[in-house]
Amino acid sequence: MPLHDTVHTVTERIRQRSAPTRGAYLQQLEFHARRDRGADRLGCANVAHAFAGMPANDKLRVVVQKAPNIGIVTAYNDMLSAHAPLQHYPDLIKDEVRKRGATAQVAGGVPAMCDGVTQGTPGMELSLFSRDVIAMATAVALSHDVFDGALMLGVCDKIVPGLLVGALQFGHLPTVFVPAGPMTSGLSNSAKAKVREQAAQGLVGRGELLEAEMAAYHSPGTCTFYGTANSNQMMLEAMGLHVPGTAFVNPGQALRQELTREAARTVLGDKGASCPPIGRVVDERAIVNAMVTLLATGGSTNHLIHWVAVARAAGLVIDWDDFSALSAVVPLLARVYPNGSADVNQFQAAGGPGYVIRELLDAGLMHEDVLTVRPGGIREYTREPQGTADQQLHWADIGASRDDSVLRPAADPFSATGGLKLLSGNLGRSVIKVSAVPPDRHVVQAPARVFASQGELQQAFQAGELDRDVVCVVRWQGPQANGMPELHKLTPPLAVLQGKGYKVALVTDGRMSGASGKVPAAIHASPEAHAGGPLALVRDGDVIRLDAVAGTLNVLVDAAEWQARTPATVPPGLLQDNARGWGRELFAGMRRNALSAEEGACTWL
Ligand SMILES: O=C(O)C(=O)C[C@H](O)[C@H](O)COP(=O)(O)O
Ligand code: SF4
Repeated sequence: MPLHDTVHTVTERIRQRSAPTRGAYLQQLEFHARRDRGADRLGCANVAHAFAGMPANDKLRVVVQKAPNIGIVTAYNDMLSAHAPLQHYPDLIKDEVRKRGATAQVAGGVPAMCDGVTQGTPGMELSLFSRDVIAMATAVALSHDVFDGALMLGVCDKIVPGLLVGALQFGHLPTVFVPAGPMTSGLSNSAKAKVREQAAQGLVGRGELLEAEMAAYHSPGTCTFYGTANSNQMMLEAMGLHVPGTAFVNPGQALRQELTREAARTVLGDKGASCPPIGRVVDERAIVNAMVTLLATGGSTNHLIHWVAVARAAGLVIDWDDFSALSAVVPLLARVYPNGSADVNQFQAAGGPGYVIRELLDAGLMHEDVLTVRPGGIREYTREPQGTADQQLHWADIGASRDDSVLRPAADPFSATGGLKLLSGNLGRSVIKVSAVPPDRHVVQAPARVFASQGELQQAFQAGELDRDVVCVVRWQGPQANGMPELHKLTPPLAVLQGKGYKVALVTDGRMSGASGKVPAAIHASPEAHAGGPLALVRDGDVIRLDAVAGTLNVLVDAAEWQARTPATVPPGLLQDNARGWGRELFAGMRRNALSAEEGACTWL
């Protein structure tokens, strides 16, 4: 099938608008690629320091025999269930590269925040910026500059975008991403959400709620909702930066170990062709392929921020108009919580990323002429890995969907368009994920109730002040105000109100979690209120119309009056409080430098 016109048009306009920055990026890549290898180029003292900690045989290989040396960047910690399995991956990798006469070193570690632990707490105000801390930590690790390739160990929300931004600063290196896979299914996400809503109404106590939460999040591996972490995995498959089909194989089994070893073999290029440098793999076609799979699976709205930053790190400039144009032609092929009741294990069982990529390629909605870390190109990513008794990895074709309540063909999708919509109007530009919102809630018009924090909204809910049609505006939540936290704790109270039959919506310059979804939410409003954005002009009682069908978000106030309004000021002390404690003092510079959400909230440009 020829490439869809819109996919071609969007890709071409990205290529053209990015020409200056992409050109400069590739120039730098070529400069680094032309140099001698690290052990031959650096001074003797540098080389001695670099390999002093290595076992003697490895030292001999890398210094004398000029064997390839792989840098491992790991996001292992025990806090993220998704990252706990990464602890011993470096040992597996070193063992595998040694078998191939090469060496590997842990170049460095990067921090990783669990948004599930910090959700609704002050720590969440460090979350978005932790992405750029991870990018900087990745650069610190790889700046030792003695590597011939890199392996990135990480899975979750900001960690993969941060690792990508950091790795792309060393675009001359072949680089493969290594996940650990999802935990097995426990209490379903829908059942968990129901207990939360009961708790929000005081119908169950802390004991029952804790029991439900721990039955949902119960063991090592990524959480099983299709949020930002699992959207990362889908997008890495779509960009060909994984071993094909590795994304959703559960941890703790032989196949997972073998896939980790295969990542080491892949970055060494012993698959019959050398592994291309990441800066060449990640071009405008790869970025668009990732955007397309995000839209086709109803992925996380956080990627409307993170992938802008990832693209920018490769010299590519994308924006929300690009996402919106693609969303208008990319069908919704997957129903995975919060966009359905299935979890990511059921998504994998139905056909997984390989099914999605094959359907989109065959429909002409993804670029086929792309580089991947595998010589077979993107078609290798339409298959799924099979472990065998002899530990030889084989991949199998994926036929029809094995569960059409979870995965559907492009010829018969869940909906003809992707799950994301751009909203514009007199409240600025914002985005909404409609794939998880009931159709009768795609248009909401109601009086506004304005809040300066999610805590204020929760108090109003508990006081019964929101039992009516209402558009809740939560402002002062943008990157420059308080680090743009996720406001996912608002999902249960707003879902309770919606469940009572009220027409409710959320409008905010903050973010939601990739696990949010059933309540219509216009998020990432740019410019943010703290930077002079129009949310600062909204008053209690103003009628707001959120129309996800027309793609508009407006306050229905007389234009002359709207123009004459003076912006509200931040409640005294609010942002001072937000700048103190939990290390938030250390992020003041990032808050000052952060670009808008639509510019990826980048803090380094
Ligand atoms: O996917 C994302 O963007 C997320 O940030 C998911 C967060 O980790 C949630 O906080 C975990 O989901 P809950 O257990 O509902 O709080
Ligand atoms: S998916 Fe989210 S909640 Fe789960 S481990 Fe990763 S960061 Fe934590």
